[in-house]
Amino acid sequence: MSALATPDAAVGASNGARGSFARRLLRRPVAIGAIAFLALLTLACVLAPLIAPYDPKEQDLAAVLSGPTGDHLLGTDTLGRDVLSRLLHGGQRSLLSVLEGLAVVLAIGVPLGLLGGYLGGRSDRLLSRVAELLMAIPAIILVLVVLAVLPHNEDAAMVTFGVLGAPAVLRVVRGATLKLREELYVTAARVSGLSHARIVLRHILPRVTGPVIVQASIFAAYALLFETGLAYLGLTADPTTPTWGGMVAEASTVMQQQVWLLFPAGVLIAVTIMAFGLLGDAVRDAAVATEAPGRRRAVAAAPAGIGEAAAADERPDALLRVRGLSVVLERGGVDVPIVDRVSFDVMPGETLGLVGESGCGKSVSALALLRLLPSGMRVAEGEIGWEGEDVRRYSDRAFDALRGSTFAYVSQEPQASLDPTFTIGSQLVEVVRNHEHCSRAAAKERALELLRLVEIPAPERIARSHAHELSGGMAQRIAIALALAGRPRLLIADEPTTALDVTVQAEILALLRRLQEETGMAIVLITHNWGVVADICDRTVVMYAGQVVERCAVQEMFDRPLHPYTLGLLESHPSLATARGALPSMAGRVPAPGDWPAGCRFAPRCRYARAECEAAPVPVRTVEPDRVSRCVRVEQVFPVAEEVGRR
Ligand SMILES: Nc1ncnc2c1ncn2[C@@H]1O[C@H](COP(=O)(O)OP(=O)(O)OP(=O)(O)O)[C@@H](O)[C@H]1O
Repeated sequence: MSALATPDAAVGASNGARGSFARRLLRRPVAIGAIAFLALLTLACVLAPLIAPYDPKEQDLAAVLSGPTGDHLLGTDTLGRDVLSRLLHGGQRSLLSVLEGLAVVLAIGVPLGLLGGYLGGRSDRLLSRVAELLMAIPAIILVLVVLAVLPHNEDAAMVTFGVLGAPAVLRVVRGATLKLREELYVTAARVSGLSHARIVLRHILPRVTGPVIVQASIFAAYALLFETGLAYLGLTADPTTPTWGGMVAEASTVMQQQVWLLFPAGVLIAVTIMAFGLLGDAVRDAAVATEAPGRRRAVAAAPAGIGEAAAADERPDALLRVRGLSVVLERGGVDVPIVDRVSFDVMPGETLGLVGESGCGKSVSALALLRLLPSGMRVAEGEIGWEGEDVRRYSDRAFDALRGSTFAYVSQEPQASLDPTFTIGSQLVEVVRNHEHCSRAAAKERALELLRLVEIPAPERIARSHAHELSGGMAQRIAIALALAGRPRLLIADEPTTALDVTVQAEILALLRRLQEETGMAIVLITHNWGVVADICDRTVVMYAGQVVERCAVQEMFDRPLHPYTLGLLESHPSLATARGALPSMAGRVPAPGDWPAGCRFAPRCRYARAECEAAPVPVRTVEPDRVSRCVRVEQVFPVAEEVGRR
């Protein structure tokens, strides 16, 4: 049963995007064989009272141990009872026991696995510890204790076996859920304001059905083996009641006289166990073939550093006011700083660009604003003010109500942020209904209106398609339409054009600009691209190694950068490359969290660095009205900055 080794491979089994999982499963002869065999067996056992040729307890002492004959197709046993009839009747109890065990395993393992994987943190750790504890208990010992207290009570034995089997399912479901909850479409669903229960039921549960079926078939095989073992030992039924295990036990006592008697029950048990195993394998294989596209957010390692105070370029009417926001990653009991006292304001209708190289903390800052930090990360300190209120004080429930309706989010991977299982129309309708509590017909109308708003041609046709049928630009428009469904006042867009070609980039930027003019929403735009900053942003926050190093109006920054890092970024941008020389690039790389230098974090890469830069942490300074820089030598850097500005 190779399924046992890799149940995770079945995650995504129900993704509809690349053809139906069921269709793929039924294209496999092994799957058809296993399903047909198990279905026929179940039917035959259920109908045993009607189709069995004899009463299973009817004895014919004149025809004991007869072997197969015309009257007794599978022969008779030591008391002349018909083996076929006993197999059919005995199967009822065996299959019922498997069902009982399965019901318990699934009822405990699936919800708790979903809960642990989705919630993470303390609840997850607690559930994992309990699961480990249960897995350490030897099933046979506990079941024997139960049978000692409740003699011959097979129901109690199988329920106990199910409870002890549940942790295996719990762990598989938890593992699959942990991965799925990092998928962008789950993040997108949360940002759209969908409730946790709805996200789990609609966007996660359908995808864990693959691993669950694999685990269930493995468990069924073990449960049957276990049940027949108990019956073989005579622990679960009185000797006259037909059971498969009891039949094997009886056959083993007369092996010398009639070896045939071992075969009917023995072969049936073996084939049934094999059918469960093959079904699990086929489900896993079909799921792997079905798995829909969907990239996961890259996760990177991060060790420790320091924090320090933010300067104030206060803007009293700010819509969003972030002050001293710090995010840490808990690793091995130690809090590693990832974002270090970041501060900025966003005015109504303004577009703020968060700029910096990869790994500077832009996305983590944005996710912290949305309370969507990856597991292990948390906001350690700081204020997130929305229209004068500190939303960090909001309960999760109150904050959930803001997401989607007040804050919306668009990621750089639009395709991954759309659920591959559902049509575009159904996803839009779901989000619209969640916000507007309207009828399905009204939500459909609004969904089409949103598609028109983001300039989707043939909205009715696109509403019927799935994410994988869309181009990157089209998918990004849909992601924006989803974000707009709750009429947000702030849109956080994380590199919304990175994955798109230049023409489509320009179209998406034009769309964002138009939507902003029409709706008046503010935008926080995360980008590496100075062209995008110049095109759409009003102000810029430049980040380096978790800190803000410069904050100012866009035009001022292009004209006169006031931090050597900003200067370096501008100099290494392709549009500033001279015709003669190769593209200048900044030497070195962003230090990982934990490797942050004690003084200026940019100093090791800075051509203007002096001993004073590395002596102590550098605070941000207000260097001009409405302008801050984190450089102790800013006055010396000025003239160079002016030269770059004039180029
Ligand atoms: N899930 C995670 N677990 C651990 N570390 C993470 C995780 N996500 C991000 N980090 C780390 O946090 C730091 C900041 O990452 P972040 O994604 O915010 O950078 P960024 O400036 O947005 O870069 P990019 O443009 O590549 O997204 C990086 O060092 C990154 O390795």
